[in-house]
Amino acid sequence: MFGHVMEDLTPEEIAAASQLYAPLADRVRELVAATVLTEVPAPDVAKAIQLIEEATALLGTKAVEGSFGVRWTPDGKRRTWGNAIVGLRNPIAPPLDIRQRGDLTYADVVIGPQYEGPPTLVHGGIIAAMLDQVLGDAAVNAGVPGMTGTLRIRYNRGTPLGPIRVQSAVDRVEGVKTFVSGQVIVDDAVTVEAEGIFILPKAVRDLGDNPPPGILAPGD
Ligand SMILES: CCCCCCCCCCCCCCCC(=O)SCCNC(=O)CCNC(=O)[C@H](O)C(C)(C)COP(=O)(O)OP(=O)(O)OC[C@H]1O[C@@H](n2cnc3c(N)ncnc32)[C@H](O)[C@@H]1OP(=O)(O)O
Repeated sequence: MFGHVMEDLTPEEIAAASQLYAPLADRVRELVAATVLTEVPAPDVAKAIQLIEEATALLGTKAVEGSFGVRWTPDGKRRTWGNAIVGLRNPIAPPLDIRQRGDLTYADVVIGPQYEGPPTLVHGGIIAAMLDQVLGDAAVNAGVPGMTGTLRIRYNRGTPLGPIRVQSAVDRVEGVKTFVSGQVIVDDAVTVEAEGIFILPKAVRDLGDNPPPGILAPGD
């Protein structure tokens, strides 16, 4: 399917790529936070701009065109490394390391200053994006995945920057629709609640009972 790329990689090759690119994304993530907060003198800012331009030019000498897409191997292992919320290669991603315990899907993450909305609080759009992903992953983990059709969010109180938990669980399944609820939790208090409807798209339904491995599998 469009955006799904099949790669015949061994687990060792995937591990090596992870070890190569995860630190790159981590360093750029630190760079973003440093860019928001720096108070160095103008010549140092100019020097930083020059170094960043050099790094960007170097990385651009060979690169994927368009977007990273979803890569998968014949054993059904899926990599969503470009994803804006969980992508291992994506410095925009907080990133969320989404785990599963029983029926609960959750991520514990520290939200840095680059995600500020109201002063000292996490931007509401960033919260919505994280909930979208974590609710979606609950549907995937339950074996009833889908694209977000509807996402309702209630912001009960501000969510401070810093450590938060984002969690979700499937409530029920009706045909091709999976109903999922979730919360953002800070210091044992729920700051945000969400409800989502995740729908297995018609294009995937049309593939029948045996879609190619990887299309519906959890990513990492
Ligand atoms: C490419 C492969 C992906 C495979 C799947 C695995 C994904 C693994 C993701 C992992 C985690 C992701 C986490 C981040 C998730 C995102 O960010 S997704 C990006 C944001 N969402 C989008 O871009 C979705 C855009 N919308 C669409 O593509 C289509 O409208 C949808 C939502 C897939 C539905 O299209 P459709 O399959 O043609 O729907 P249709 O046959 O008309 O209706 C089916 C049923 O759903 C209902 N329905 C339709 N639209 C809606 C709606 N918006 N709200 C509520 N109900 C609706 C219909 O009423 C109908 O209900 P029933 O009659 O069965 O009771």
